[in-house]
Amino acid sequence: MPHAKIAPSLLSGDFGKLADECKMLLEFGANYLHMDVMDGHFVPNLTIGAPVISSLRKHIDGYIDCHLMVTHPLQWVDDFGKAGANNFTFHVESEDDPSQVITKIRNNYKNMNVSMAIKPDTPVEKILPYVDQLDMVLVMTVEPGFGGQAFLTSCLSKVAYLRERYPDLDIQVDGGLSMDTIDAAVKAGANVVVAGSAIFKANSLSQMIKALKSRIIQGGFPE
Ligand SMILES: O=C(CO)[C@H](O)[C@H](O)COP(=O)(O)O
Ligand SMILES: [Fe+2]
Repeated sequence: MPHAKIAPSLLSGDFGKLADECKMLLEFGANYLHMDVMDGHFVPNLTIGAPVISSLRKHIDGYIDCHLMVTHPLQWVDDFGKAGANNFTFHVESEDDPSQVITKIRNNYKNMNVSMAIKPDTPVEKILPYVDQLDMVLVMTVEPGFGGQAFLTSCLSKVAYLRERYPDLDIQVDGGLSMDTIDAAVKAGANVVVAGSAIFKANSLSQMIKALKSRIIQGGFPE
């Protein structure tokens, strides 16, 4: 049975205080630190790259979950593997051969998990040939590129489809998750929840992390 995990997205945080915020989130019960990597090409926004992960690694013991919204993920495997990323999620819509990305990570970076993400308009069938080789599937519930967007309920049919066929798979949802939308996502089968603006805009980050996590547990996924 997959476990309940909460993954705050640092995209909504203050990059000037990145390490301090990561330490605080881990103390508050965050399971993963979700880092959104954007190349200004796959999505119309530019964020951080492997040098920032490498710097963060020196200060943080926690699980660094990298979500790469990049056109050529294969080109970045070595940099993220060497930087100490714990997970490398790349998009099925990227221009590289997914099998090559997966193989490169499995052969060279035993300590880095490999996961695939799927955008809202992409049919779930696109990801099926790879699911058995992955540590996690990320079903995007907004168009990738920016935090703070409205949750797209229509994406949950993909979560339900995957959960029915893969009861043990870690299924992550990302985009627009909050106390208003999390129950539907968990009911569909998501056990790993990314939340950026919902956590960073909360009066108490600690209480929001606990509240979101308790909803995943209430939905049937053990802690
Ligand atoms: O991948 C992302 C955007 O492409 C972010 O992880 C996501 O949008 C989180 O932010 P929020 O919870 O505010 O929607
Ligand atoms: Fe993300």
